Amino acid sequence: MTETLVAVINPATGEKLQDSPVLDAAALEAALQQARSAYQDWKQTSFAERAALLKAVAAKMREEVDSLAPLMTLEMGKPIKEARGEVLKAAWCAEHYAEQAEQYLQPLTLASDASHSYVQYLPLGSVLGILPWNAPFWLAFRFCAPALMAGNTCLMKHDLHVPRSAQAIADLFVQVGAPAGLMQNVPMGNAAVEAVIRDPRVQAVSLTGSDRAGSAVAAIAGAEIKPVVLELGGSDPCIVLADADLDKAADTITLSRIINAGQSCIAAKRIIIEDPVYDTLVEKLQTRLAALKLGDPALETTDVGPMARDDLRQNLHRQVMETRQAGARCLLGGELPDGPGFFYPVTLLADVTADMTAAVEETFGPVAVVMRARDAEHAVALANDSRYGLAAGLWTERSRGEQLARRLEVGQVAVNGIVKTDPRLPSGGIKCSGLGRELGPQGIHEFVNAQQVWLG
Ligand SMILES: NC(=O)c1ccc[n+]([C@@H]2O[C@H](COP(=O)([O-])OP(=O)(O)OC[C@H]3O[C@@H](n4cnc5c(N)ncnc54)[C@H](O)[C@@H]3O)[C@@H](O)[C@H]2O)c1
Ligand SMILES: O=CCCC(=O)O
Repeated sequence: MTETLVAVINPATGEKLQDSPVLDAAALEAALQQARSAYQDWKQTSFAERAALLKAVAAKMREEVDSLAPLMTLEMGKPIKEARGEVLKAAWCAEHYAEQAEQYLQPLTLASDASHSYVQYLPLGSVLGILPWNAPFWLAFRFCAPALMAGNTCLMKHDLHVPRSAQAIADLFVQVGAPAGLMQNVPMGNAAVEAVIRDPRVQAVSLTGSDRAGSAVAAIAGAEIKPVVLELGGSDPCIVLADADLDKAADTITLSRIINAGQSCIAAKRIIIEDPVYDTLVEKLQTRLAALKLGDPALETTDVGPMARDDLRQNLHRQVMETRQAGARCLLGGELPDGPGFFYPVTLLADVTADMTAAVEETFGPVAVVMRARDAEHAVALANDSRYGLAAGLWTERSRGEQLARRLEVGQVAVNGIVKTDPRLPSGGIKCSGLGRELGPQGIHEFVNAQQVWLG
């Protein structure tokens, strides 16, 4: 296999850490074979046996959090306090599915002309998980924990910019004595992915990443008639109406927008404020955003680290410049800093309109984009005026929030709180934000054969 190696760069310093390794053809073939062989035994294990393994992995993660978290800080610049939280959340996901999978996959009795008819949920085989760099541990576990508990085996093609995190995830399974081939790290370039999806030993695909990658991968999976789950990008609206608690909204929106230096799929990316409270809330946001500490992600005091790569930073800056040129007001940041690393200042763009770049495209960085809505109707129209449909925030009186949620074209809505992911609740998008769901009971139902049984 001919591959161009990806250079892994410490985003806080710009220094090269290593070239990212990829499997050669023989190693990839061995991994596919091992995943298939492991499946023959794993599919016959009980829920209790699977749960014991997942719990052991979770315990190991909790024990090793201080050595695992810095891997993300080094490879993609996640502030250390967030990185630790991510490892613990990944452990929670493993524990959640260990405890709930049996109940989530209980056979379902359905009345018919049979003496007894029901649906049972059987594993499919080996599932390929294609993952991005922005939450290396969490996204890996929300893919693999339900798939493994359902009796599948996993092949993890992680982003090549986070090779140490990816290997550490696979090593956790080896360290707790998982069967060989159960959960494997299969580093490969994008060009090699097609053959793996088409391989008869792979039964399903899950991709978290951009809509461009999702479309390419889904086309191949579709051609092979293999199920696919797509967790893609978003330009999430956060609507704040005049009756909202503005201080609480400002605190929450600030946190939502700057987590992981703004590189989160479900960050509040378009902040849509009703006219009567527009100026007040913009001022509150400006005060909070200006107080954030940008700097070395290895320090406990850092709120916002660098962006993961320079090309991502340059693209964000293009979006900011185009939006300013189109008439938005830049109230904070907006200038590319000198110096080492891929830092981008916390930026606040006000008076953004629906046709401007920062409203049309996903902004994946610490840039808060504020839009003015005449009233609630206009706010809903602005929120839905996007090719994306991942999640949304709503700040207003609770029952009004529930009514408005039904009109938002997204897969998840938080009323008077932060949009977040939680192992207990399904997440996923509509429109260009994806297909299917991860997490909660819905997540584990994506990679099973819902087999109907009819008894005479
Ligand atoms: N919806 C969610 O839950 C969620 C979670 C995290 C990130 N994301 C999205 O991911 C994006 C950020 O990640 P990115 O830009 O690095 O994503 P990306 O699409 O470039 O890469 C994601 C993964 O897909 C692989 N990939 C890319 N093109 C491919 C192709 N043609 N064939 C096979 N594999 C391919 C990459 O190597 C990587 O492993 C953002 O849009 C973000 O919103 C979504
Ligand atoms: O980027 C998306 C991942 C964020 C999350 O699941 O919390």
